[in-house]
Amino acid sequence: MTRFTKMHGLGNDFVVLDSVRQSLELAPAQIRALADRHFGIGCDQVLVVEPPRRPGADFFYRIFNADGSESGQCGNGARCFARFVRDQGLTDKERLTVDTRDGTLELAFLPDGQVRVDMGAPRLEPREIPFIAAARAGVYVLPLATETLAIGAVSLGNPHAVTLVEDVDSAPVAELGPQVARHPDFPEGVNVGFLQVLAADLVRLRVFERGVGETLACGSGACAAVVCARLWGLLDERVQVELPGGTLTIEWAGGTAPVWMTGPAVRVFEGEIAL
Ligand SMILES: N[C@H](CCC[C@H](N)C(=O)O)C(=O)O
Repeated sequence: MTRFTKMHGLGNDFVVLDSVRQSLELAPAQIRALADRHFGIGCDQVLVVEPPRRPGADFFYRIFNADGSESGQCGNGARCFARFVRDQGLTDKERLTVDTRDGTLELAFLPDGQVRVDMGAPRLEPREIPFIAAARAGVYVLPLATETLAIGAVSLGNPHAVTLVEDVDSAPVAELGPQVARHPDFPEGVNVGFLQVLAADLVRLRVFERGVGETLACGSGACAAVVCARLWGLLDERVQVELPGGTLTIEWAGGTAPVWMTGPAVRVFEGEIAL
């Protein structure tokens, strides 16, 4: 039997596995089985915590979407990873350095129990996202089946497309999310953010996530939305991002500065399962 911890960051939920004390290698079918909300435990992503792969890092952590695909970044997952390694006694450090497949994160525990994460600098060159575009631009026009969509495109270690809407509650997330997420101009797929700007320091966001569908929150999506909207001249450096599952604080000074994300990480229950 394999122990697991069920966690969430603003309702974006995870099954977290310890591959430090036991070596785990899960096939996509096993990920899908764990993530299944009827026949398994149920989650948006499975997080696998591993020993570091280089000096200077405390851990390595892998992120698998519910469809079994692997991602290079998960913001809400990073906060839950930090809570997990502390709760499991895998570290007693106040600040952590963790590598993922596509980046390095610095995490700090705040006195109020939240976790603050240096998500690294945004990557805006199309080839880094990856996104097939003639040149880097602030706004791209993406051809869809029956319309074109104005988007921003950015990577936080995973690909994001962001589009502005008048009202997130009536945004066509279910209709356009899948079309954009699997668009041929995003060769590795893309997470799709629908952003409503309420003020220069306050936005609302819904995200259709690559490999999952719409989630209650997306940490890297919140970072991507703030980066795009700041580049459009709409936002201040520090922004409250209201997602269906709750609010994150995102800070970005611009340019090559890192994006900072602050929010909660909650442990729901622990259990054992036969993998
Ligand atoms: N679906 C994402 C991974 C999880 C990101 C999200 N849960 C977050 O909090 O950043 C992707 O395939 O890139």
